[in-house]
Amino acid sequence: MLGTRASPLALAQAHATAAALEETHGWPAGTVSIFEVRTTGDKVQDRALAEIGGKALWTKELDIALLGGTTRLSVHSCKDVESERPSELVIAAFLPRADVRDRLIGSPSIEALSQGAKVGTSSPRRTAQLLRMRPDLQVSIMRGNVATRLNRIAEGAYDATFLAAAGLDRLGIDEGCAVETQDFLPAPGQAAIAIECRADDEETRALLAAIDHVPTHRAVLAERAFARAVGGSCHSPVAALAVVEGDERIWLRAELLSSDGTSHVAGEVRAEAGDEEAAGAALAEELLGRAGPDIRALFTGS
Ligand SMILES: NCc1[nH]cc(CCC(=O)O)c1CC(=O)O
Repeated sequence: MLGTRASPLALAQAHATAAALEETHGWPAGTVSIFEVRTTGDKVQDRALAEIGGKALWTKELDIALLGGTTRLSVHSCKDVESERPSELVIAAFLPRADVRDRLIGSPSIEALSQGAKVGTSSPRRTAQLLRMRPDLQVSIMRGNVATRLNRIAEGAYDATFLAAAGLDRLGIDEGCAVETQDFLPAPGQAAIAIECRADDEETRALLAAIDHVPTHRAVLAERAFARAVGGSCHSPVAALAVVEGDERIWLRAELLSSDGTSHVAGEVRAEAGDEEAAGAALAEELLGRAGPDIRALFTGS
C-alpha cells in the first residue's frame, strides 16, 4: 500500500508512482493500492505554514502510517519534504523530474505587473525573489491547493501569484507564464517526486531502486544537502537547483535572501558523481560565509 496526501496533485503523483511500479515489475494495474492521508497542512488552510510549525505538517501523518506498517511507501512532492528526515526512513527513488520553473499567473511577466500590484504567495522564497526585483509590489499570504489559488486570481482577490509549473502540468492546467531560473531559482526539490520507504525494508527498497531516475536523484541530493547545511526554517528564503550536465557532472546553483529581498547571496558549484552531497554542503558554507548578518540571522548553518 502506498501512502499519499489527498489533494488532486498528490493523487496524480501517487497514481504516476503506482503506474511506474506496475509497469516496471509487470504487475497488473491496481496491484499498488492507494491510501489517502489527511495531513495537518491539509487541515489548516488559513495561515502561513511557517506560523503553524513548518514542513513536517505535510509528512507527519504519512510517516506514522509508514513507520506503523499501514503503508510500505509514501509519495511526496519533494519540495515539501523537510531536509532532515527520521533516520528510520529513506527516500529510495525519484520519478523523472518535471519542469522546474515557477509560473506567474495573472500577468505575462513580472515587469508587466502594475506599480503596487497585489501578489499572493506564502512562500518566503518567492516573496523575497519578487521583492528583490520589484520592491514596490504588495505581497500577502495565499494558501490552498492549486485550484483554489487559480480561483483566487480569477476572482480578482490578487493580481498575480506563482505556482510551480510541475504541479500545473501534472494536473493538465495550461496557465501562466514560466519565469526563467536565472531570475527565479526554484525551491530545493521542486518538480521532483520523492518516494520514501522504511530504511530496513530491503524488499521495498529493491522494488523502488528499479524505478529510480538517477539524474533526478543526484540533482536532488545536492539541493537537499545544501538546504540541510544552511539550516534555516520554513521562514528562510532559500533556492537551489542542480542539473546533470552532458559529462555527467552536476551543476548546482543556489541562493539565500533576506525576507524582503534587499540582501542576496548566490553561488554555484560543479561536482562529480558521488560528490553531490559534499558539494551541496560546501556551497552552503561558502554562501553563509559571504552572507550579511540579515541573511545569516535567518539560517543556522550545519
Ligand atoms: N508548496 C506546495 C507545492 N508542493 C509542490 C508543488 C508543485 C509541484 C512540485 O514542485 O513538485 C506545490 C505547489 C506550488 O508550489 O505551486
